[in-house]
Amino acid sequence: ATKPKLFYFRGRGRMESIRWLLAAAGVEFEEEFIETTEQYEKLQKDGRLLFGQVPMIEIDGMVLTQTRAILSYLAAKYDLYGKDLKETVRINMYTDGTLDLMLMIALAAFKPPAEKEQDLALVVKGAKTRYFPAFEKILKDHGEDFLVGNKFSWADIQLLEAILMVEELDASVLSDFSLLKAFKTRISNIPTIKKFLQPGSQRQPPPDSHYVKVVRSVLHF
Ligand SMILES: CCCCC[C@H]1O[C@@H](O)C[C@@H]1SC[C@H](NC(=O)CC[C@H](N)C(=O)O)C(=O)NCC(=O)O
Repeated sequence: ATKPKLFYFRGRGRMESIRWLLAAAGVEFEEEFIETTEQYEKLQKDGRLLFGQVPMIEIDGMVLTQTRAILSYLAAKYDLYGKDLKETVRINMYTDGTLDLMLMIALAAFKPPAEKEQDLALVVKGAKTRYFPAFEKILKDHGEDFLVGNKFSWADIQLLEAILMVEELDASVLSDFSLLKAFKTRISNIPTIKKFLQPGSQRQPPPDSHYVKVVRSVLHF
C-alpha cells in the first residue's frame, strides 16, 4: 500500500502532532516540504488545499486538510481513539488542550524577540498553572498508566509531545508533577515512540530563523 504523504514546511508548526501520531502508530510516511511559493501555489491551483491552507495529507485515496480533522481520522484508523464515545470525548478534550498549548509555542516563533520571550514565558506559566496540574490530577484520579481507559491513545502521544516541547523552554517544568514525570518516562519507552525520539527520525527540531523566513516568504506574511 502507498504510504501517507504529508505536505508542509520543513518544521513543526501544525504538522508535528500528525508526525507524532503516525510514528507512534508505527506507520511509515513520506513528506513533501514546501520551500517555495510556487510549490504552495501549485497545490492551491490543483485544488488540493480546501481552504488554501496546509497541513495537507494524502492518505487512503483522500486529500485531507485541517489539523484536527486529520488527527482524529488517524486516531480512529489506528485504534488510538478510545473504546466508546465517552472515552473518545475525553481524548478530544485532552488533545484540544495540548494542541492549544503547542500552537501558542509555534506561533511565538513568529513574534519579534522581546514579544516572543514574553509569549514563551506565558506558555511555561500556562503549562505549570493550567495544563500540567490538570493532567497530573487526571493521572492521580484515574490511577492508570494511560490518560484514558488504561489503554494507550492519541491523548497520551500528544501529552508527551507537549511535555517535551515545554521542557525545551524550561527543563524544570515537571519538578512539581511526579505523576507526569513517571508518565513521560513510561510513554517515551513505548518502542515506536522511543524510535521516533532517536536522532535521524522524521521528528522536526524547534523552529529557527530559517524556518520562520521560509514560512513568511511562502505565505507572504
Ligand atoms: C511554527 C509554525 C506555526 C506558525 C505558522 C503556522 O501557523 C499558522 O499561523 C500559519 C502556519 S500553518 C500554515 C497555515 N495553515 C493554517 O493556518 C491551518 C489552520 C487550520 N485550521 C488547521 O488546523 O490546519 C496556512 O496555510 N496559511 C495560509 C493561509 O491561510 O492562506
